Amino acid sequence: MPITDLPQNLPGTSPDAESGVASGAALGAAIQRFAPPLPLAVAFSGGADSTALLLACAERWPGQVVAIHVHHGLQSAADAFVLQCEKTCAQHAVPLKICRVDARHAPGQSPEDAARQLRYATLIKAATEPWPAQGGVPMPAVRSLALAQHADDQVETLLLALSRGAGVAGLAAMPAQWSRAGLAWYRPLLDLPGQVLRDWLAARGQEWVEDPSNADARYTRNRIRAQLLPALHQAFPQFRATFARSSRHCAEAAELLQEMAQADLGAVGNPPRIAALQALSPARQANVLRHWLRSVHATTPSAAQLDQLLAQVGVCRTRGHRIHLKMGRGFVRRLGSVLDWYN
Ligand SMILES: Nc1ncnc2c1ncn2[C@@H]1O[C@H](COP(=O)(O)OP(=O)(O)OP(=O)(O)O)[C@@H](O)[C@H]1O
Repeated sequence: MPITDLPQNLPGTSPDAESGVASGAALGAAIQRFAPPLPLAVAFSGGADSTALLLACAERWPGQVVAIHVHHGLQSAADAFVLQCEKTCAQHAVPLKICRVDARHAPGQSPEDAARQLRYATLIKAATEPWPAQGGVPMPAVRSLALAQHADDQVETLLLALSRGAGVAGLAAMPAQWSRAGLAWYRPLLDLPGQVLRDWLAARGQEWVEDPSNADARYTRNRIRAQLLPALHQAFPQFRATFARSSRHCAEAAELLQEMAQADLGAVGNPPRIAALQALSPARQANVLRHWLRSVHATTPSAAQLDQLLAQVGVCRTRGHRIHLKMGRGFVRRLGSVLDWYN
Protein backbone atom coordinates (compact mmCIF):
# COMPACT_ATOMS: atom_id res chain seq x y z
CA MET A 1 0.00 0.00 0.00
CA PRO A 2 1.46 3.38 -0.88
CA ILE A 3 2.27 5.38 2.23
CA THR A 4 -0.14 8.14 1.17
CA ASP A 5 -3.10 5.76 1.54
CA LEU A 6 -2.67 5.73 5.30
CA PRO A 7 -3.98 8.43 7.62
CA GLN A 8 -0.76 10.32 7.80
CA ASN A 9 0.10 13.45 9.67
CA LEU A 10 1.66 16.11 7.64
CA PRO A 11 3.10 19.56 8.20
CA GLY A 12 -0.23 21.18 7.31
CA THR A 13 -1.53 20.16 10.74
CA SER A 14 0.99 22.43 12.54
CA PRO A 15 -0.12 23.77 15.91
CA ASP A 16 0.29 27.46 16.65
CA ALA A 17 3.80 28.74 17.29
CA GLU A 18 3.19 29.01 21.03
CA SER A 19 2.32 25.36 21.54
CA GLY A 20 5.25 24.44 19.28
CA VAL A 21 7.62 26.32 21.61
CA ALA A 22 5.97 24.95 24.78
CA SER A 23 6.11 21.37 23.50
CA GLY A 24 9.77 21.84 22.54
CA ALA A 25 10.59 23.03 26.05
CA ALA A 26 8.71 20.14 27.70
CA LEU A 27 10.26 17.46 25.47
CA GLY A 28 13.69 19.09 25.76
CA ALA A 29 13.47 19.00 29.57
CA ALA A 30 12.43 15.32 29.54
CA ILE A 31 15.34 14.41 27.25
CA GLN A 32 17.77 16.45 29.40
CA ARG A 33 16.74 14.39 32.46
CA PHE A 34 17.22 11.17 30.47
CA ALA A 35 20.74 9.77 30.89
CA PRO A 36 20.94 6.29 29.33
CA PRO A 37 24.19 4.41 28.77
CA LEU A 38 25.03 4.83 25.06
CA PRO A 39 24.56 3.67 22.36
CA LEU A 40 20.81 3.77 22.75
CA ALA A 41 18.26 1.86 20.66
CA VAL A 42 14.76 3.32 20.30
CA ALA A 43 11.81 0.96 19.74
CA PHE A 44 10.36 2.72 16.72
CA SER A 45 6.83 1.99 15.50
CA GLY A 46 6.65 4.92 13.07
CA GLY A 47 3.81 6.43 15.18
CA ALA A 48 3.92 9.90 16.69
CA ASP A 49 5.30 8.97 20.12
CA SER A 50 8.29 6.93 19.06
CA THR A 51 9.02 9.31 16.16
CA ALA A 52 9.30 12.18 18.67
CA LEU A 53 11.44 10.09 21.03
CA LEU A 54 13.73 8.91 18.26
CA LEU A 55 14.33 12.35 16.81
CA ALA A 56 14.82 14.05 20.18
CA CYS A 57 17.37 11.39 21.19
CA ALA A 58 19.15 11.38 17.82
CA GLU A 59 19.55 15.16 18.09
CA ARG A 60 20.87 14.96 21.63
CA TRP A 61 23.34 12.10 20.93
CA PRO A 62 24.22 12.23 17.20
CA GLY A 63 25.70 8.98 15.90
CA GLN A 64 24.87 7.10 19.12
CA VAL A 65 21.19 6.35 18.56
CA VAL A 66 19.75 3.50 16.48
CA ALA A 67 16.16 2.45 15.74
CA ILE A 68 14.44 -0.95 15.71
CA HIS A 69 11.10 -1.54 14.02
CA VAL A 70 9.18 -4.78 14.50
CA HIS A 71 6.92 -5.71 11.57
CA HIS A 72 4.23 -7.82 13.27
CA GLY A 73 2.62 -9.03 10.08
CA LEU A 74 -0.80 -8.58 11.70
CA GLN A 75 -2.28 -5.53 10.00
CA SER A 76 -2.40 -4.72 6.32
CA ALA A 77 -1.00 -1.30 7.30
CA ALA A 78 2.23 -2.87 8.61
CA ASP A 79 4.13 -2.40 5.33
CA ALA A 80 3.30 1.31 5.36
CA PHE A 81 4.77 1.55 8.88
CA VAL A 82 8.01 0.06 7.57
CA LEU A 83 8.13 2.60 4.74
CA GLN A 84 7.57 5.49 7.13
CA CYS A 85 10.28 4.21 9.51
CA GLU A 86 12.73 3.85 6.63
CA LYS A 87 11.94 7.36 5.40
CA THR A 88 12.31 8.99 8.83
CA CYS A 89 15.57 7.18 9.60
CA ALA A 90 17.04 8.01 6.19
CA GLN A 91 16.10 11.70 6.63
CA HIS A 92 17.80 11.86 10.02
CA ALA A 93 20.70 9.46 9.32
CA VAL A 94 19.66 7.02 12.05
CA PRO A 95 20.63 3.33 11.53
CA LEU A 96 17.48 1.18 11.41
CA LYS A 97 16.83 -2.55 11.76
CA ILE A 98 13.50 -3.89 10.49
CA CYS A 99 12.59 -7.23 12.09
CA ARG A 100 9.81 -9.29 10.52
CA VAL A 101 7.97 -11.62 12.92
CA ASP A 102 4.83 -13.72 12.86
CA ALA A 103 2.92 -12.44 15.90
CA ARG A 104 -0.21 -14.57 15.52
CA HIS A 105 -1.41 -15.58 18.99
CA ALA A 106 -1.79 -19.10 20.33
CA PRO A 107 -5.31 -20.33 21.22
CA GLY A 108 -6.27 -18.88 24.63
CA GLN A 109 -3.61 -16.15 24.48
CA SER A 110 -4.62 -12.49 24.14
CA PRO A 111 -3.56 -11.09 20.73
CA GLU A 112 -2.12 -7.94 22.35
CA ASP A 113 -0.10 -9.99 24.87
CA ALA A 114 1.25 -12.28 22.16
CA ALA A 115 2.33 -9.32 20.01
CA ARG A 116 3.88 -7.51 23.01
CA GLN A 117 5.86 -10.53 24.20
CA LEU A 118 7.21 -11.27 20.76
CA ARG A 119 7.99 -7.59 20.25
CA TYR A 120 10.07 -7.46 23.45
CA ALA A 121 12.00 -10.63 22.55
CA THR A 122 12.63 -9.26 19.05
CA LEU A 123 13.78 -5.87 20.38
CA ILE A 124 16.30 -7.60 22.67
CA LYS A 125 17.67 -9.75 19.85
CA ALA A 126 17.91 -6.85 17.41
CA ALA A 127 19.48 -4.49 19.97
CA THR A 128 22.11 -6.95 21.18
CA GLU A 129 23.13 -8.48 17.85
CA PRO A 130 25.90 -6.51 16.06
CA TRP A 131 24.99 -3.33 14.17
CA PRO A 132 26.63 -2.57 10.82
CA ALA A 133 29.53 -0.11 10.85
CA GLN A 134 28.53 3.52 10.21
CA GLY A 135 30.68 5.30 7.62
CA GLY A 136 33.45 2.74 8.14
CA VAL A 137 33.36 3.25 11.94
CA PRO A 138 32.40 0.09 13.89
CA MET A 139 29.23 0.51 15.96
CA PRO A 140 29.77 -0.34 19.64
CA ALA A 141 27.27 -2.72 21.30
CA VAL A 142 23.92 -1.14 22.19
CA ARG A 143 23.60 -0.69 25.98
CA SER A 144 20.12 0.68 26.44
CA LEU A 145 16.66 0.59 24.90
CA ALA A 146 13.92 3.23 25.07
CA LEU A 147 10.16 2.90 24.61
CA ALA A 148 7.92 5.87 23.90
CA GLN A 149 4.95 5.42 26.22
CA HIS A 150 3.83 8.78 27.62
CA ALA A 151 1.70 10.18 30.46
CA ASP A 152 -1.62 9.36 28.75
CA ASP A 153 -0.51 5.75 28.24
CA GLN A 154 0.42 5.64 31.94
CA VAL A 155 -3.02 6.93 33.01
CA GLU A 156 -4.70 4.40 30.68
CA THR A 157 -2.63 1.59 32.22
CA LEU A 158 -3.60 2.73 35.73
CA LEU A 159 -7.31 2.94 34.83
CA LEU A 160 -7.20 -0.51 33.22
CA ALA A 161 -5.59 -1.88 36.40
CA LEU A 162 -8.30 -0.23 38.54
CA SER A 163 -11.01 -1.68 36.31
CA ARG A 164 -9.59 -5.19 36.93
CA GLY A 165 -9.44 -4.62 40.69
CA ALA A 166 -5.63 -4.89 40.67
CA GLY A 167 -3.48 -4.63 43.78
CA VAL A 168 -0.62 -2.20 44.31
CA ALA A 169 1.67 -4.01 41.85
CA GLY A 170 -0.85 -3.42 39.03
CA LEU A 171 -1.61 0.14 40.15
CA ALA A 172 2.12 0.89 39.97
CA ALA A 173 1.48 0.94 36.17
CA MET A 174 4.58 1.08 33.92
CA PRO A 175 8.06 1.54 35.38
CA ALA A 176 10.24 4.32 33.97
CA GLN A 177 13.39 2.20 34.19
CA TRP A 178 14.42 -1.44 34.63
CA SER A 179 17.05 -3.95 33.48
CA ARG A 180 16.48 -6.95 31.26
CA ALA A 181 18.70 -9.15 29.13
CA GLY A 182 21.79 -7.08 29.88
CA LEU A 183 20.14 -3.88 28.63
CA ALA A 184 18.99 -0.80 30.55
CA TRP A 185 15.37 -0.13 29.53
CA TYR A 186 13.71 3.29 29.74
CA ARG A 187 10.42 5.08 29.23
CA PRO A 188 11.68 8.67 29.23
CA LEU A 189 8.37 10.25 28.12
CA LEU A 190 6.14 9.09 30.99
CA ASP A 191 5.72 12.66 32.31
CA LEU A 192 4.61 14.18 28.99
CA PRO A 193 1.05 14.24 27.61
CA GLY A 194 0.78 12.66 24.16
CA GLN A 195 -0.36 15.98 22.65
CA VAL A 196 3.02 17.56 23.49
CA LEU A 197 4.75 15.01 21.26
CA ARG A 198 2.33 15.57 18.38
CA ASP A 199 2.65 19.37 18.69
CA TRP A 200 6.44 19.07 18.66
CA LEU A 201 6.43 16.93 15.52
CA ALA A 202 3.86 19.10 13.74
CA ALA A 203 5.80 22.29 14.58
CA ARG A 204 8.83 20.75 12.85
CA GLY A 205 6.86 19.50 9.85
CA GLN A 206 7.74 15.92 10.75
CA GLU A 207 5.45 13.16 9.44
CA TRP A 208 4.35 10.10 11.34
CA VAL A 209 1.92 7.25 10.69
CA GLU A 210 -1.35 6.97 12.59
CA ASP A 211 -2.09 3.38 13.63
CA PRO A 212 -5.63 2.73 12.28
CA SER A 213 -6.37 0.47 15.29
CA ASN A 214 -5.95 3.47 17.67
CA ALA A 215 -9.40 4.67 16.57
CA ASP A 216 -11.06 1.28 17.09
CA ALA A 217 -13.58 1.66 19.94
CA ARG A 218 -13.61 -2.13 20.51
CA TYR A 219 -10.35 -1.70 22.44
CA THR A 220 -10.89 -0.54 26.03
CA ARG A 221 -7.68 1.50 25.89
CA ASN A 222 -9.01 3.49 22.94
CA ARG A 223 -12.33 4.15 24.70
CA ILE A 224 -10.43 5.37 27.76
CA ARG A 225 -8.40 7.73 25.56
CA ALA A 226 -11.37 9.08 23.62
CA GLN A 227 -13.97 9.32 26.39
CA LEU A 228 -12.38 9.24 29.85
CA LEU A 229 -9.25 11.37 29.45
CA PRO A 230 -11.19 14.46 28.24
CA ALA A 231 -13.64 14.06 31.15
CA LEU A 232 -10.78 13.65 33.62
CA HIS A 233 -9.15 16.76 32.24
CA GLN A 234 -12.37 18.69 32.89
CA ALA A 235 -12.75 17.43 36.44
CA PHE A 236 -9.08 17.29 37.52
CA PRO A 237 -6.82 19.33 35.21
CA GLN A 238 -3.71 17.97 36.99
CA PHE A 239 -4.77 14.33 36.72
CA ARG A 240 -1.73 13.13 34.76
CA ALA A 241 0.71 14.35 37.40
CA THR A 242 -1.37 13.29 40.42
CA PHE A 243 -2.26 9.86 39.01
CA ALA A 244 1.42 9.33 38.20
CA ARG A 245 2.30 10.23 41.80
CA SER A 246 -0.22 7.64 43.05
CA SER A 247 1.34 5.05 40.73
CA ARG A 248 4.78 5.84 42.15
CA HIS A 249 3.42 5.40 45.71
CA CYS A 250 1.97 2.05 44.64
CA ALA A 251 5.28 1.01 43.05
CA GLU A 252 7.04 1.71 46.36
CA ALA A 253 4.39 -0.17 48.33
CA ALA A 254 4.64 -3.11 45.90
CA GLU A 255 8.41 -3.21 46.41
CA LEU A 256 7.98 -3.31 50.20
CA LEU A 257 5.38 -6.08 49.94
CA GLN A 258 7.74 -8.05 47.74
CA GLU A 259 10.62 -7.66 50.22
CA MET A 260 8.34 -8.67 53.10
CA ALA A 261 7.05 -11.69 51.15
CA GLN A 262 10.60 -12.88 50.47
CA ALA A 263 11.54 -12.56 54.13
CA ASP A 264 8.31 -14.24 55.28
CA LEU A 265 8.76 -17.12 52.80
CA GLY A 266 12.22 -17.65 54.29
CA ALA A 267 10.59 -17.84 57.74
CA VAL A 268 7.58 -20.07 56.92
CA GLY A 269 9.61 -22.26 54.55
CA ASN A 270 8.97 -23.75 51.15
CA PRO A 271 6.59 -25.58 51.26
CA PRO A 272 5.00 -23.23 53.84
CA ARG A 273 4.49 -24.61 57.37
CA ILE A 274 0.92 -24.08 58.52
CA ALA A 275 1.83 -23.27 62.13
CA ALA A 276 4.34 -20.65 60.95
CA LEU A 277 1.72 -19.09 58.68
CA GLN A 278 -0.74 -18.90 61.56
CA ALA A 279 1.77 -16.81 63.52
CA LEU A 280 1.51 -14.08 60.84
CA SER A 281 -1.30 -11.53 60.45
CA PRO A 282 -3.88 -12.44 57.75
CA ALA A 283 -2.53 -9.70 55.43
CA ARG A 284 1.00 -11.12 55.69
CA GLN A 285 -0.28 -14.66 55.18
CA ALA A 286 -2.00 -13.52 51.98
CA ASN A 287 1.12 -11.66 50.85
CA VAL A 288 3.48 -14.58 51.43
CA LEU A 289 1.11 -17.21 49.96
CA ARG A 290 0.58 -15.10 46.82
CA HIS A 291 4.35 -14.76 46.50
CA TRP A 292 4.91 -18.50 47.07
CA LEU A 293 2.37 -19.45 44.41
CA ARG A 294 3.68 -16.91 41.92
CA SER A 295 7.44 -17.26 42.39
CA VAL A 296 7.68 -21.00 43.08
CA HIS A 297 4.73 -22.37 41.09
CA ALA A 298 4.23 -19.63 38.45
CA THR A 299 0.52 -19.39 39.19
CA THR A 300 -1.71 -16.54 40.36
CA PRO A 301 -4.71 -17.34 42.55
CA SER A 302 -7.91 -15.30 42.29
CA ALA A 303 -8.80 -13.09 45.26
CA ALA A 304 -11.66 -15.49 46.13
CA GLN A 305 -9.33 -18.55 46.05
CA LEU A 306 -6.81 -16.86 48.31
CA ASP A 307 -9.57 -15.82 50.75
CA GLN A 308 -10.70 -19.47 50.95
CA LEU A 309 -7.16 -20.64 51.59
CA LEU A 310 -6.65 -18.08 54.36
CA ALA A 311 -9.91 -19.14 55.99
CA GLN A 312 -8.77 -22.79 55.91
CA VAL A 313 -5.31 -22.00 57.27
CA GLY A 314 -6.96 -20.04 60.09
CA VAL A 315 -9.08 -22.97 61.27
CA CYS A 316 -6.51 -25.73 60.64
CA ARG A 317 -5.93 -26.63 64.31
CA THR A 318 -6.51 -30.39 64.38
CA ARG A 319 -4.51 -33.28 62.94
CA GLY A 320 -7.45 -34.46 60.83
CA HIS A 321 -8.25 -31.05 59.24
CA ARG A 322 -8.17 -31.48 55.49
CA ILE A 323 -7.32 -28.68 53.04
CA HIS A 324 -7.89 -29.19 49.33
CA LEU A 325 -8.67 -26.11 47.23
CA LYS A 326 -8.46 -25.02 43.59
CA MET A 327 -5.63 -22.46 43.41
CA GLY A 328 -4.62 -20.77 40.13
CA ARG A 329 -3.66 -23.44 37.56
CA GLY A 330 -3.71 -26.21 40.18
CA PHE A 331 -4.64 -27.12 43.74
CA VAL A 332 -3.37 -26.50 47.27
CA ARG A 333 -3.69 -29.32 49.77
CA ARG A 334 -2.53 -30.01 53.29
CA LEU A 335 0.29 -32.55 53.58
CA GLY A 336 0.95 -33.08 57.29
CA SER A 337 2.28 -29.82 58.70
CA VAL A 338 2.75 -28.02 55.36
CA LEU A 339 0.79 -26.73 52.36
CA ASP A 340 1.50 -28.41 49.03
CA TRP A 341 0.65 -27.12 45.52
CA TYR A 342 0.19 -29.46 42.56
CA ASN A 343 -1.49 -29.51 39.17
N1 LIG B 1 6.12 -2.26 15.76
C1 LIG B 1 6.92 -1.73 16.67
N2 LIG B 1 8.26 -1.79 16.50
C2 LIG B 1 9.10 -1.27 17.42
N3 LIG B 1 8.67 -0.67 18.55
C3 LIG B 1 7.36 -0.58 18.75
C4 LIG B 1 6.41 -1.10 17.83
N4 LIG B 1 5.17 -0.85 18.32
C5 LIG B 1 5.34 -0.20 19.48
N5 LIG B 1 6.64 -0.03 19.76
C6 LIG B 1 7.25 0.61 20.93
O1 LIG B 1 6.47 0.32 22.07
C7 LIG B 1 5.90 1.52 22.61
C8 LIG B 1 4.52 1.24 23.11
O2 LIG B 1 3.75 0.69 22.09
P1 LIG B 1 2.24 1.09 21.91
O3 LIG B 1 1.67 0.22 20.86
O4 LIG B 1 1.60 1.14 23.24
O5 LIG B 1 2.41 2.58 21.43
P2 LIG B 1 2.18 3.21 20.03
O6 LIG B 1 0.82 3.83 20.03
O7 LIG B 1 2.52 2.24 18.94
O8 LIG B 1 3.29 4.36 20.07
P3 LIG B 1 3.69 5.16 18.80
O9 LIG B 1 2.89 6.43 18.81
O10 LIG B 1 5.15 5.36 18.85
O11 LIG B 1 3.26 4.32 17.65
C9 LIG B 1 5.95 2.51 21.46
O12 LIG B 1 5.95 3.83 21.92
C10 LIG B 1 7.25 2.13 20.77
O13 LIG B 1 8.37 2.66 21.48
